Amino acid sequence: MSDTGELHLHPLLDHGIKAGAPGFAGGTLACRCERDQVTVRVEGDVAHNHACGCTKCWKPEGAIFSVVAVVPRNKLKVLAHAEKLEVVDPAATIQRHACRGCGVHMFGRIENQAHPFYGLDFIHPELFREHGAAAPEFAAFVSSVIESGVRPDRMPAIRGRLKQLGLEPYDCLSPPLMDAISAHVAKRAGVLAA
Ligand SMILES: N[C@@H](CCC(=O)N[C@@H](CS)C(=O)NCC(=O)O)C(=O)O
Ligand SMILES: [Zn+2]
Ligand SMILES: [Zn+2]
Repeated sequence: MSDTGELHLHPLLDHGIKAGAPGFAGGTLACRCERDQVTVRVEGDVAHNHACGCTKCWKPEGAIFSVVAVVPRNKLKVLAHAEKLEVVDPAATIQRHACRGCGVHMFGRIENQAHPFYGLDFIHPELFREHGAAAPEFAAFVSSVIESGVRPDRMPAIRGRLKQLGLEPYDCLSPPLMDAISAHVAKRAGVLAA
C-alpha cells in the first residue's frame, strides 16, 4: 500500500458505517475469483467487528484498514473449493486461510488451545453475500498502518476520521479485549482465581 494522499480507510467505512440487522443469521462468504469461488458458511452473526490496521489482516485494494470480526469456529464451514485455500503464514498465531486464486483471506484460525481467543475464527464480513452483519465497533492496531507505508504525519487525520465514524482508535485491541487477554493469562499463571 502506498501513501497517495487521499484517505481511503476501507469501502465499508468511507461512506459512513451501516448498522447491522438485529438477529442477522449469518450467511455465505465468497472469495473474489470469477469462477470456482471458495465459499464458507457462517451460522449466526459476527462479534467484535472492528477495523484493524495491522499488516497481516487482508485488506481490499487501496484500503488502509482491514475490517475483521470473529465467529465461533464450530459455526464456520468451508462449502466449496477448499483445495484453493492455503495458510499465508504457518508461523503466525492466526492461521489465515487465503484463496490461492484471488488472495482473499477466507478465515483465520487459532490452533493454539492455550490462546485467549482459541475457539474463535476471524473473518471479513464484507465477503458475506448477505447484508446485515453487526457493524464495526472500534479500530485496532491503528499505529500499525505506518508499517504498510502510511506517512506518520497522516495519523492525526486518520485517528480523527475514525473517531468521526464512531470507531475509537486503539494501537492494540480495545480495552475490554485487552482485559480479557490479561485475565486469561493471569488465570493460567494462577495469580487470578479461575
Ligand atoms: N505491528 C504489527 C502488528 C501485528 C499484530 O500483532 N496483529 C494482531 C492483530 S490481527 C494480531 O493479533 N496478530 C496475530 C497474528 O497475526 O497471528 C503489524 O502490523 O504487522
Ligand atoms: Zn478466490
Ligand atoms: Zn490485524
